[in-house]
Order: sequence, then C-alpha cells, then structure tokens
Amino acid sequence: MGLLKSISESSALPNQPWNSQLVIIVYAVSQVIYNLYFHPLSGFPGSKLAAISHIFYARAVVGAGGSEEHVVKALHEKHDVLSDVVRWSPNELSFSSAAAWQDIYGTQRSGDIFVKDHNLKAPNIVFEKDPAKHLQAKKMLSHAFSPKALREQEDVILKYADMLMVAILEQSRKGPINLIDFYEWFTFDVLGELCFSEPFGSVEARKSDEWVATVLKMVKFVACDSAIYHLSPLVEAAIPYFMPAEFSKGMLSHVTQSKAKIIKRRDRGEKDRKDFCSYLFEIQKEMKQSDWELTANSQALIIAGSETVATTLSAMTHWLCKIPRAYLKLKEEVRSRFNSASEITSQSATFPYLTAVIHETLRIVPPVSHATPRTTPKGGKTVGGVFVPRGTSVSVAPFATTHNPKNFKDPDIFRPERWMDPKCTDKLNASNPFSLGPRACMGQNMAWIELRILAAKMIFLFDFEAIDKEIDWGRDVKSLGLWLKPALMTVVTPRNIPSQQMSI
Ligand code: HEM
Repeated sequence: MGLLKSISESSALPNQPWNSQLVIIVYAVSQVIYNLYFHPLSGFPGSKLAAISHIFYARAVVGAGGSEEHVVKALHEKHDVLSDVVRWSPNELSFSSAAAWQDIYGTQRSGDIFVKDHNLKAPNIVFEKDPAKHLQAKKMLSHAFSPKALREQEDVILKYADMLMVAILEQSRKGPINLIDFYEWFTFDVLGELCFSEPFGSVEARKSDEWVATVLKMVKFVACDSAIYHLSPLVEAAIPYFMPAEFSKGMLSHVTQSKAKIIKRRDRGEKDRKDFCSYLFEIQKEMKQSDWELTANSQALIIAGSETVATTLSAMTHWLCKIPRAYLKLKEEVRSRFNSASEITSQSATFPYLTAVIHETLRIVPPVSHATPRTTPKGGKTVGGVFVPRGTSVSVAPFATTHNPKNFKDPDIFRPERWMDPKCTDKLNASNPFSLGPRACMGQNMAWIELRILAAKMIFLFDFEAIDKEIDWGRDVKSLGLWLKPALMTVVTPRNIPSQQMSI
C-alpha cells in the first residue's frame, strides 16, 4: 500500500502523464499478484484467468453464444481435486458435489444463512436478497401453491393439455412440427391463466404471444447485463446510453405493457378462483410495494413457471426419441394402464417408469441451467468438506454436478432405471433441479402435475420420431439465462386406436 501511495502521490506531479499510466500498471499488476497468491481463495483450483479477472466468468456466461454450463463443467473436469470445487472468478467458487447442495442451499440457523448473491436491479420474489422480506412475501404467496389451490389449478392444466393435443393432432397432419413451440404455448397459456386469469391464447392461435417472446429476450439480456456487471459495474451502468434506440424502446414498451396488464387485472377485482395476482396484490399492500415491483413479481412467476416446464417436456421428448428402449418401456407402461386419454390426471399418471423418466430428464438437462449464487455468512463456512471464507460467492453448478461421473455412472447417458434400481450406487441427491431449502422452487408440485399429465397424454395418444437423429442435447444445447434449445422437428402420428380411446 505504501508503494502505491507514494506512486500515486508522485503521479500528481505536473507534466508527467506517464506517471498516472505507471500507477495504473502497478495497480493492475499488484491486483494480479494479490488475486493469485494472497487472496483468501488463492488455494482453490481453477483457471489462472478466472483467479485474476472476471473475463473467464463473463466469457463463460455469454461467450460462444452462451455456454456457461459447458465451460464450468470443463473447468471442474480439469481440476478434479479438493472436493469438487473450482474458482471461476476472483471471488466465486463453483461446486459439483451432493454435499455442497445441502451446505449452500439447505436450511440454516438465522445467523448462518447463505443469502442470494446477484446484481439484479429489479428484485422480485425469486431474486429477493433480504431473507426477512423474502419470508414475508413467501408466506402470502405459498397459498397459491396449497393442495387446494393445486387441485383447482389441475383443471386449468387439463383444459390446456387437451387443447394442446388437438393442436398437435391438427398441425402434425401437415408435416413435421417443432414440438418446442407447442410446449411453450401450453406452459405460457397455463401460467397466463393461473397468474392473470387470462391466457395468452397461444395454443388456440397456434403462435407465440408477442409479450412472451419479449420476456424471453429480456432473460437473455439480463444474463448478458450481469456478465458485463461482473467485468465493470461502470460499463454496465453506461449500457442504457449505448443501447440501440429500437431495443431500449422495445424494452420500455414491454414493461409499460406488463404494468398495464396487471393493473387491468387489479381493476377487474376478485372472482371465485384466486389467481397468483390475488396474492401478489396482498403482498403489494402489506409490503408497500410500487406498481413496478408488483409487475416484476408477476413477470418472475410467469418466467419461473413456464420456460422451465417447457424445457423439461422438450428435453424428455428429445431423449425418448433418442433412446428407443426407454421410449418403448414408457409406451408399454402408459398404454397398458389407461383405456382412454380422458382417464389421465396427475393422480392416475404416477407409474414408476414415468416418474423415473421425469427424474432422469430433470437430471440430464437441469431446466435452471445456470448457477444460483449465494454469499457465505460471517465467519465463513464449510462447503462440500472445505472451509470457505466469509463473503465468498458460492454455487452448485447444476449441469456439472449431474454430469459428474463421481455422482452418476455414465452421466451423459439417459437411463431412467437409475431412479428405480435399489442397488444403484449413483448419488441421486446430487440432482436437485428445484434446488432445496428455504429458497427451493415454490412451484415444484405444480410442475410435476404438468409434467405427468403432458407426458402421459403425449405417449398415450401419439407416436413420435425426431427428424434430426444426430443432435444430442447433452452436447449441443447452449444456455444464456435459459436453455437455447435447437428446433425439435418431430414427425407426430396419432395412434391407430378406436376414437373413444382417443377421447380427451
Ligand atoms: C421443471 C420445472 C421447474 C424447475 C426445474 C424449477 C426450478 C427452480 C429453481 C432451481 C428455483 C430456485 C432458484 C434460485 O435459487 O435462484 C426456483 C424458484 C422458484 N420457482 Fe421454480 N422451477 C420449475 C417450475 C416452477 C413453476 C411451475 C412455478 C410456478 C409459478 C415456479 C415458481 C418458482 C418460484 C416462485 C420460485 C422462487 C422461490 C423462492 O425464492 O422462494 N417454478 N425454481
């Protein structure tokens, strides 16, 4: 420090501009030396570039069109030492063990909580950092996911599932269809109805809603923005000034529209069935939130609840097409248990192999692809068997963890049987697609209802075959805030069964 001080004082001398350059160089070099050799995380393995700058992190998140999960997985594979942990930016550690899930995200005593660590400017229920504020909101919102609410929601899910089956039947007569679109229409329509009591109308119109398309673009923008913030908060703050006018106008119009949508819902008042907005209005009143905060909450629920389920359905279809043995076994199970598609509900579609297929899909393509970081509390904590100093950003890398051969044998192979075999030695608790502890997914029961119903109806009613046999979602799918899925062009053929059995 003394050296830096004297250099910086000397840089104030007139007519010596090279002095200020020297200060910058000495500062940068001392930072590099500090980060490599004296930083509290200097003993952790990882890339040298990650240790000295945020370039590695930013490149992982947005580089090559989005590849965080693959870059982090490769880093873990390269440094397979010290309890599956790597340093992937100067102050961030990534873990890939089952124990780390529990240590970071599991329930802790109040002083020991690992709080959420991110730089989003529009906090919502999903990203809220303050544990007390989060708990207050969660208590009110949890009524939306009670067993009674879920029973009512299932009627909505069944209605849209049946509409979707009709849409698939009609469209597939014209030729191969991209099933990803259909699954997205379904999940966003369901969420629109459950959140605003007003669907987006995509399944009916057979096309994506403009609002939905913009919201998905914004998720990608937020991922890029966060990577830039890591590199330089100053540059990130300047982004609005350099953004193309068309883009910023589009974003502004989207948020204004979103706010108008929720205000319109508020003006309609309450009806018989409470929707998510009913609870968001209570949260707004109790927590004295602005209409913008209310809007952010509604957007968060829509994104959290739709894209994730659509990804799982798409991934499941991909893997079933790719692994005929699993597809055949699932067909035999589902088709032997039902006489008609109308018998399919979340309670009737609970067969062991179907359940195992869903677990395996959530493992091989964890729908939340990116790390969800937390900060270690005062005094530091042991994570996955190693001590981590206070104030460190820590996370479990979902993809690297479920593709770690120490956790799952042949991790890149889609094998639902691993979830049914009592002798299986895989560490099944290393797959936590819904996270765990106090910030675990609030909508996981609802997600399971959607997945069971959709998977069973698809298998019961149709035969399907992917056109592109070469594509491999374990290898080719990228992510940027959410999975960037390649088209899932599929030949869908209705089964040759009596029409009363087809009846939905
Ligand atoms: C396959 C489907 C789903 C997966 C894999 C999934 C996964 C997750 C994960 C990993 C988190 C924690 C994120 C973090 O720690 O930052 C989360 C949070 C959340 N999810 Fe889901 N989710 C799914 C479906 C849903 C559905 C259908 C809803 C319903 C709207 C929903 C609502 C939420 C909410 C409200 C939170 C925030 C919980 C909190 O902070 O207390 N999710 N989800």
